[in-house]
Amino acid sequence: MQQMVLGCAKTFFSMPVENKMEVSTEKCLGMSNRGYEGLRGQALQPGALPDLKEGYFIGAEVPADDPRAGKFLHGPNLWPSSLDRSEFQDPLMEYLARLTRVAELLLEMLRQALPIPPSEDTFEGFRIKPSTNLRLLHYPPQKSVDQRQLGAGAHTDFGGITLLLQQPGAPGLEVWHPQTSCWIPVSAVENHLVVNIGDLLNLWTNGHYRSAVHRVINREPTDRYSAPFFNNGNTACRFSPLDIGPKQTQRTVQTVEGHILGKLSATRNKMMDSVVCPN
Ligand SMILES: O=C(O)CCC(=O)C(=O)O
Ligand SMILES: [Fe+2]
Repeated sequence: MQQMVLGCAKTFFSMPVENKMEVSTEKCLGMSNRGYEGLRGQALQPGALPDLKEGYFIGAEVPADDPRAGKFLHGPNLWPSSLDRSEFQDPLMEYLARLTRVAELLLEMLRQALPIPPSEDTFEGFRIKPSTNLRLLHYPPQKSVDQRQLGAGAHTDFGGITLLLQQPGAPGLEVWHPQTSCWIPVSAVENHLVVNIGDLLNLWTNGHYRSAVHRVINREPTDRYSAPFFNNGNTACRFSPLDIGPKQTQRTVQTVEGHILGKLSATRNKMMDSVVCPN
């Protein structure tokens, strides 16, 4: 299945630009955050140049006539008309559904592994109808030697849990090791997923689970493809730090939507121009 997903990424990004623009994020409904974002469409690291990557986003299918359609992270997906449904749309939706279950299982394991495991319903509001997002990414070979140019600038993921599929044998992902102040390469191993904690879970567990800073630079002469899956949880869910972990607890309550929107807005012009963060 993983190879099929990466195959879909390669197929998608190899299409002529007109076919990719047919599903541009500019055409997505309201704030649904779906479709194609061109090269340099995002700048994940403040002060760096826009990321040398292009992306294509899908999420749970929310039909246009559903009252939630067009609301933040909800809406119909944009599928390229030139790609066969059985070879593109169906496998990607199946993969999204499977990873949604894996992320849910991991969240329950993480809850049980907390020092004082909070009650079983702690993450209930987060788990019901979660907003999930699968991104296909393409990093062309990077020729620039400008230090400010990266494939994906240094960042932490915004949401709950990220499950990242990398193209085997295509390096480029690095994770920051604060103790030694070093970037450590993360191997791209066949049929393995990288599990990342996002800022939301970091905040919620009061720093017990940390969101790691990571970045991508494709220094190889070949294209690199990857597919991160993000489990952001139910956007209406309210959360505040649990009374555990190393940090002094600040009981600020916020919504998943407010948290993610605030993070996303900082990296994207479109969202920044059109949205006022509710929190
Ligand atoms: O492409 C990768 O390996 C990582 C992508 C990533 O960190 C992200 O999209 O948040
Ligand atoms: Fe990331």
